[in-house]
Amino acid sequence: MANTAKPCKLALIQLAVSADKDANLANARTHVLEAASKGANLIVLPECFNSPYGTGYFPEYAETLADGPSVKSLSAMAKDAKAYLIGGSIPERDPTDEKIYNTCTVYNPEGKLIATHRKVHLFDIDVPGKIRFQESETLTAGRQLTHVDTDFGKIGVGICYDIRFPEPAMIAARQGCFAMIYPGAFNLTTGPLHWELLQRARAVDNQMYVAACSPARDLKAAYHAWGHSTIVGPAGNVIETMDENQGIIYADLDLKTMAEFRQNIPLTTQRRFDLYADISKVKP
Ligand SMILES: NC(=O)CCC(=O)C(=O)O
Repeated sequence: MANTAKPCKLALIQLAVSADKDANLANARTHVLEAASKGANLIVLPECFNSPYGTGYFPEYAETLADGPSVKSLSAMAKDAKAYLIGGSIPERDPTDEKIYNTCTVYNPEGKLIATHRKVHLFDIDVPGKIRFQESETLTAGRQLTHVDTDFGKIGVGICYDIRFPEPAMIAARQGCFAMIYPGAFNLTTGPLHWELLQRARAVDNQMYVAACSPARDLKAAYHAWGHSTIVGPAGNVIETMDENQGIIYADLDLKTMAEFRQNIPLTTQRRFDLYADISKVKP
């Protein structure tokens, strides 16, 4: 794990998202610059921040990374903020096969696009009488895990439903990431049940920082986001959280304390992979 001297101030922007893409980009910009003015140098936007969240909207709002307005705008925001920007996610159209992905783009403080993560676990659930959502109706799943090198150290990126799967976070931690960042949009059924629990679980299992950044709740929208963007520390402790409204939360991520904590309770070196090396071969 990189133990850097450069302090990392994380900001999660819980953005109010509308059906107007230009307005969403402008709102994101205002908040990114506000976070930077408060000293944040790692700034995160929510899942699907430039479009309403819904399978019917994805094809309509999808854009290519090469020449879409969102990438241009996010790159300028990162550059003007002089901060790393984990640009939430956007519906991305791949011009080679016309498939659509739920994609997070990441920028360095010079505004260069340094990583993309296409959501690898699509949100396909059916809880009778509560919520049915099938991202796979219009989206395709990504095919790789994403780790990003920054001046602070390495960071793993997932998107929302990806957090339910412990393996990517464990792989990220074992490969030296100090944080997992999840732009996400849980809902009023699964949010109260699992949103915070999953973040704390990923954090305590891997003794790493975990942050999840949601859109603000809009009860007039088709999908009601849970909100409650949250930052969790390597001991599984909630450092900062919020309600369902638009706003920003901040935390200083302290890698020295994290390293000490990992030394005190050395889970990584105590793992018994001789007993559970390849769980994919265990029949459910
Ligand atoms: N956007 C999502 O992936 C939602 C995931 C979710 O709500 C869950 O319960 O998981």
